[in-house]
Amino acid sequence: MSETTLVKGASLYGDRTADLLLRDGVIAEIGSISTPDGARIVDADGLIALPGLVDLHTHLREPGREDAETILTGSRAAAVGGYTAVLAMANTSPVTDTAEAAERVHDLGRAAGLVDVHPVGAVTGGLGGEELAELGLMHRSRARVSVFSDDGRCVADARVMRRALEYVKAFGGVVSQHAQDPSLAGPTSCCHEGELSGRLGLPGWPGIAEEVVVARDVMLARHTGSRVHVAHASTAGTVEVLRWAKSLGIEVTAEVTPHHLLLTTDLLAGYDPTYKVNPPLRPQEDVDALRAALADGTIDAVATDHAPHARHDKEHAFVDAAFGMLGLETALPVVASVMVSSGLMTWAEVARVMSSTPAAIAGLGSQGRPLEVGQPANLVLVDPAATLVVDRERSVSLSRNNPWHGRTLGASVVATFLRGRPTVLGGELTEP
Ligand SMILES: NC(=O)N[C@@H](CC(=O)O)C(=O)O
Repeated sequence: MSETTLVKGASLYGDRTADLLLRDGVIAEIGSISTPDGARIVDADGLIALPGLVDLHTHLREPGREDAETILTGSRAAAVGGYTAVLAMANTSPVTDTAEAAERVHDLGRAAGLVDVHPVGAVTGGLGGEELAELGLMHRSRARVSVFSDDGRCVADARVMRRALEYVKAFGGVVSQHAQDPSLAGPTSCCHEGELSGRLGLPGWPGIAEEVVVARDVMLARHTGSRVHVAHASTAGTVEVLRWAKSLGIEVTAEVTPHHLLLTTDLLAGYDPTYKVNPPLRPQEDVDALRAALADGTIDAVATDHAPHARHDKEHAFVDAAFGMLGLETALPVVASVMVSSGLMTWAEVARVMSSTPAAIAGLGSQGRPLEVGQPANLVLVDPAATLVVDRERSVSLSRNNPWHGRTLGASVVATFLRGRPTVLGGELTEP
């Protein structure tokens, strides 16, 4: 059934104001438009229209940990956050390391129908770090996997990383690396290594453990002529390596999470496991470098690393609690607060780092498209003047490990459209 919606008076990218007619899944008209018969009207006075957001880094937990999140509940969280596509990480149980596993995630995403769910394929079988997974078969499957990652673990072996880069080059894929040298930051390392980790008695996770892997990987990307993507960049040193590699024309892209743009390591002083995340929260100097790098394009994208965890995995002594925090529902408000309100970025630049560039990195042809006539009607309406006090109990995610609980953030997502169909209106899901 064809749906027609007239979005009245939206400010496109925070700039000129126009009506948008969404029909048959595309933006059919932009301008001053009189209401067609039977059309739904969405009053967008004072709202900003951006292309639907694209998240390069989401953990949806299905299959295996449906007590923390499912593809359906994670899709709901994504839609509420203004997303129209997410990349679902491979560290599920079983791991997404075969064509069948990738197709299952893809099909469950389709069935949920709220965002496009694109499975990320594992680089190595079982995330074991040794044997390459079925990269080509996953790419040729119905799921069309183009992004590969062992996220949660680093592809630490340089030979394996080299082979993976060579392999994905053949079909234009990309390897997204969780950069953590295991000999410098092991599985128990859980706090930025520095004065605070010493005082708290927590095992340190030094920035250099990330930087040495990023430096190695950009050299491997140069050597192979292939594409590497740096997941959740967290240090000023990583920014320096990226800047240098890009100046040489090496094919490297990078993402930063909303939490690494705003939260700092001193939050760990209370041992609250909500703030335990991998890579760890860093000092203010790193946060400042990440903000500047996002603003100047050295870091290409914002990705949530939405990492839901059940209470019984998170509510433990700090060293024993699971790594990860929720991100999908709050990413845009955080970026608005940190980058837009401060004057570091315009809304058009937010669209670049949260929609068009991530879509391009992942090779998603129909997402992240500009708001133009004939383009797929994937878009989000944002109220830039809203302030929102985050309440973890109001989340549509199954989990509650929300580091923003009680904080006031600027801007809120009012509506999300996936191929012209509203998934969110008035800030609420259209389907319960
Ligand atoms: N980013 C996180 O803190 N957690 C991730 C994986 C990881 O440990 O990187 C998760 O899957 O929970």
